[in-house]
Amino acid sequence: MADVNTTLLLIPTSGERSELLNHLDLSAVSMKGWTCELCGFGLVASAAATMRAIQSQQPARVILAGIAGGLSDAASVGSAHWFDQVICDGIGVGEGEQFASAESLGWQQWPGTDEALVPAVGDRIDLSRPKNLSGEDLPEARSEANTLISVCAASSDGVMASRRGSLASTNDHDGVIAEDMEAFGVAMACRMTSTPCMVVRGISNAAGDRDHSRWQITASLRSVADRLMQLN
Ligand SMILES: O=C(O)c1cccc(C(=O)CC[C@H]2O[C@@H](n3cnc4c(=O)[nH]cnc43)[C@H](O)[C@@H]2O)c1
Repeated sequence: MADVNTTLLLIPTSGERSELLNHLDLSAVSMKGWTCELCGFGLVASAAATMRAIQSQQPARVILAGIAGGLSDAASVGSAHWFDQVICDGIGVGEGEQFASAESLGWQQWPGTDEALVPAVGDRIDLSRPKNLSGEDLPEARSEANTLISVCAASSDGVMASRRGSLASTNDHDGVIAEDMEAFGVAMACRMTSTPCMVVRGISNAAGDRDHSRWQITASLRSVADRLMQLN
């Protein structure tokens, strides 16, 4: 029998999971009634794994946590951020400067259900905002409007990262500050099952930086753990 009240914490890889669990107060997590599962690496595995986990656990909400590449000064290496929305790059036509997204071509990635119970999805999915232990919006969540971009292949250099960072919509509060490889897939599975989805990512590296000696995975996941422990 599924426990319909749990929070399902999804983490892409076992390396991220063991590092993150090192920094979490595990007794507090267990008292909150959270369960934790891997969702795999990349958009396809994460969407499929999320759907499978939701169907078996029927959680009240899903939280995706892990590392990401920073695309702006607002996402410094070692920091962690909640995201208000996730967009995806690479589903459409062409690549690089020639890329045209599915939605810009008039295609929905998911057309929605006839009964309109599950709305259509283009290139963007809104995420749920975090609440504090009293059930109120976290102050920082109200002042930030962060967008995460989910990609099939990580940025390989600064030019690629800069193009992705400039995919923000028109106003400054809507900036694409980081890239990952799972959030859009997880959010799509959540949308299709009407499950609230929250995403927190620690910035392990500047997107496009392939020198792993500069990455700060431990510090970024410690910051993620701090964010998670503020939740109810
Ligand atoms: O070898 C490389 O140069 C390289 C560059 C970026 C990412 C990787 C990974 O194998 C990590 C992918 C993994 O972690 C998330 N992540 C972390 N940093 C980034 C990034 O800069 N761009 C996209 N994804 C990133 C991602 O969600 C995956 O789970 C290797």
